[in-house]
Amino acid sequence: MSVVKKQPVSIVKLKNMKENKDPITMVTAYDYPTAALVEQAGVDTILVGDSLGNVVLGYDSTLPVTIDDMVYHTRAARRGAPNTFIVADMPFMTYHSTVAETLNDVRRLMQEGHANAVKMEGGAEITLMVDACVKAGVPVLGHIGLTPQSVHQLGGYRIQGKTKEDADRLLQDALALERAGAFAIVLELVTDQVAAYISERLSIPTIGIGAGAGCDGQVLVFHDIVRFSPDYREKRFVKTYADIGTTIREGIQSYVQDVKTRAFPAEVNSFRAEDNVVEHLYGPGKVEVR
Ligand SMILES: Nc1nc(=O)c2c([nH]1)NC[C@@H]1CN(c3ccc(C(=O)N[C@@H](CCC(=O)O)C(=O)O)cc3)CN21
Ligand SMILES: CC(C)C(=O)C(=O)O
Ligand SMILES: [Mg+2]
Repeated sequence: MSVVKKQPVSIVKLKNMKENKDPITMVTAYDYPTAALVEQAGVDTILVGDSLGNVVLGYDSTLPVTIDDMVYHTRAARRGAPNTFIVADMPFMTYHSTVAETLNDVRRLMQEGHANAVKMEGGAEITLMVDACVKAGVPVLGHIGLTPQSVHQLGGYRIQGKTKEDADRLLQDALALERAGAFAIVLELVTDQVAAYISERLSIPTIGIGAGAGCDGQVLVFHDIVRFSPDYREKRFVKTYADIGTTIREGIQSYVQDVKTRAFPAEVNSFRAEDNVVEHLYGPGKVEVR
């Protein structure tokens, strides 16, 4: 497969893609090599998700992830993907006190992390913060449905939008985010019918994860796509395209075995001094055993 070179998308291009029914691709990346490979693969947008708490830092939820973590990983991802539109997640509780505090963390993701946009979880209740960011010139990606930062309130990672009441609330939240100026909205673990209907009702794109084919784009976690995990658990909404976890484990096992059996390093991996050095070091008569 060849490397795809392209111009980075803008929020204007993303809206055109919705109008042209050209599906938007988004993949998470958290560091230099993952972002570089994702850019080389030709994705439209990168998300530096707070899912890095789970897949990179080993926490059991996204709640412990800090703004410092997000800035650090966004900077690294940017070094790998200089030509891709990068969205950075605002972490847990960083957009719920004052507008000033929210804007300062948004500033750090843009100015220190070099993100192009930020993402916030929530609907109508966070539109004050969305509006403030948009007024400051920062594109905001909304995120409704399963919002993992509210896992303890939701009582688990459950499908959203099964009932009429849920469907109405999700639509109202989506419309409120659109009115507040969000450039697109992630729909996470939302039933197909509700996600498709919301996508039709909005003029801004929806980007689905576990929300069916009716969304204007799709996002998945890098580590899920390539099974880069020590204990990969199947998730219904994920399709895996490679098994990097197994490849890494087997590769490292072979290295360990080669070192133990002295098969590595071989002569091709080693460096020789001049021929007279051995006699010089050991004294006359020493024969080098090779
Ligand atoms: N590796 C990874 N992938 C993700 O997509 C992801 C994270 N981590 N961490 C942050 C959130 C949490 N997410 C999750 C976590 C678990 C399920 C899950 O267990 N889903 C089941 C059951 C859903 C249901 O039936 O209600 C599934 O089989 O899809 C879904 C989304 C999505 N995000
Ligand atoms: C799953 C996506 C939408 C996300 O928020 C993340 O990766 O943190
Ligand atoms: Mg997230």
